[in-house]
Amino acid sequence: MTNLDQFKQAKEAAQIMVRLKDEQIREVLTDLADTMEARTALLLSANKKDLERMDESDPRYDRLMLTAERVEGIATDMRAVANMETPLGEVLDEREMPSRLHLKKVTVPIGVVGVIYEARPNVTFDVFSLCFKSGNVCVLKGGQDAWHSNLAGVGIIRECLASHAISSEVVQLLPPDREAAKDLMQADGYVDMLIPRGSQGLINSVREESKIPVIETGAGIVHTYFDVSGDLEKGKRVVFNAKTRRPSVCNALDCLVIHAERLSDLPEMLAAMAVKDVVVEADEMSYSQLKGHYPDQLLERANEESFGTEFLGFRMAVKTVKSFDEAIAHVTTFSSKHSEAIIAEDEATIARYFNEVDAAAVYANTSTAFTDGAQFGLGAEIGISTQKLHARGPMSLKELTSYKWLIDSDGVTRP
Ligand SMILES: NC(=O)C1=CN([C@@H]2O[C@H](COP(=O)(O)OP(=O)(O)OC[C@H]3O[C@@H](n4cnc5c(N)ncnc54)[C@H](OP(=O)(O)O)[C@@H]3O)[C@@H](O)[C@H]2O)C=CC1
Ligand SMILES: N[C@@H](CCC(=O)OP(=O)(O)O)C(=O)O
Repeated sequence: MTNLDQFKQAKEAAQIMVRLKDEQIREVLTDLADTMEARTALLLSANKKDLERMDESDPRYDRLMLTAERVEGIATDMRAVANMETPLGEVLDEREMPSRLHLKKVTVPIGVVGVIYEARPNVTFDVFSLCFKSGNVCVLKGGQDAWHSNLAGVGIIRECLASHAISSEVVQLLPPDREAAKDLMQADGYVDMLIPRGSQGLINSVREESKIPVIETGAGIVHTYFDVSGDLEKGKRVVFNAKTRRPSVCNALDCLVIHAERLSDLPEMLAAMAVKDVVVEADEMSYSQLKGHYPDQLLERANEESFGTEFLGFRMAVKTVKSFDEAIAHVTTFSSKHSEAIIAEDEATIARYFNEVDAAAVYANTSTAFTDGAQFGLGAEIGISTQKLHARGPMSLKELTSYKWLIDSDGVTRP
């Protein structure tokens, strides 16, 4: 079967999706959550084949890894999506016109949603469950590094669909190669929206080549600013979590921005980082403060590459600023508009940061690791948009819908 054949199947399958009732969708997703947990061994076995092909030192290794706990987490998110209120059929507007037209604006599925995504097995299930719940067909093009995991995952999904007498054509898995990605970008007339999840290279390629409307999910170049009014204990907890919880994900901390008047607190704030062998690329003022107080082998002088870089592993930059305004200027210059945080006790300062920092998620005294659909109570996420039109930040069911106008009358004609 060619990629085009799959696109044609997907378009035809959209008609199946619009006829499904939410009760049926809930049953399928709940059953799928149970089934994937029952098939944990199969999923882990497939994932092991992928892991064996990636060096453990690769910063993307942890992201590729499935564990029984993570399978359980995926199933939990799937049940949450299953039990959410349907995003379809919501009346956004209703009006009676002088012309005696009765109009209703109601939410409907996008139709066929294509996703090009990173080597992260949970995404296969998250994308399917969100698309299925919102009445969309999904066309998946996952990372080649996760091929065995994705193949096993889609196999389980299709097995579950068949047991509910639903065509497996509502989920399409493309070959894990760049040709499939390129074909997907050209599948206008078959695929209604394309969501690329990945590096700037992917985003640029899709932006330049896609004939399909795109929602851009960009890399995360993430800052946390420790203000002169910051609480050190909160700063220690938040900065450590944002950097080390899962350093390869897009919401992980890349650069700590610290007010010069609080530099004396820097060694204590970063002490726990040394335990995780976090390499610090420090600017001149912070380097002088850390020298002798942070392991030499983990301390480097920042260079022009240090700021505006997304560090996928246990590495971060430190920038010293002499004022709040300088902090805002630095974050504004280097942010990828994904997630930004401030550690401060002064309410007015926090309010200014919330107002002046332009990002999808802006935090006060909180770890940026929370930029996640499930953490935001959205069930799961199909990606984190770093653009502003249609969708921004963690995207879930609402962002997978469009709307149509329904108009009726008693035979009214236009004069
Ligand atoms: N905001 C968000 O929701 C997300 C952000 N990210 C960010 O992206 C960073 C990089 O992740 P990474 O896994 O390296 O992403 P990559 O961009 O390397 O890979 C993501 C997917 O895109 C494909 N791809 C990459 N470049 C191209 C291209 N030029 N043309 C066509 N397809 C392409 C890959 O295929 P192949 O497997 O063949 O390389 C893969 O399927 C992450 O660290 C994270 O910061 C990642 C995911 C989600
Ligand atoms: N919301 C996700 C991060 C988004 C995402 O998938 O990005 P990435 O892990 O870089 O592929 C999480 O909190 O793990």
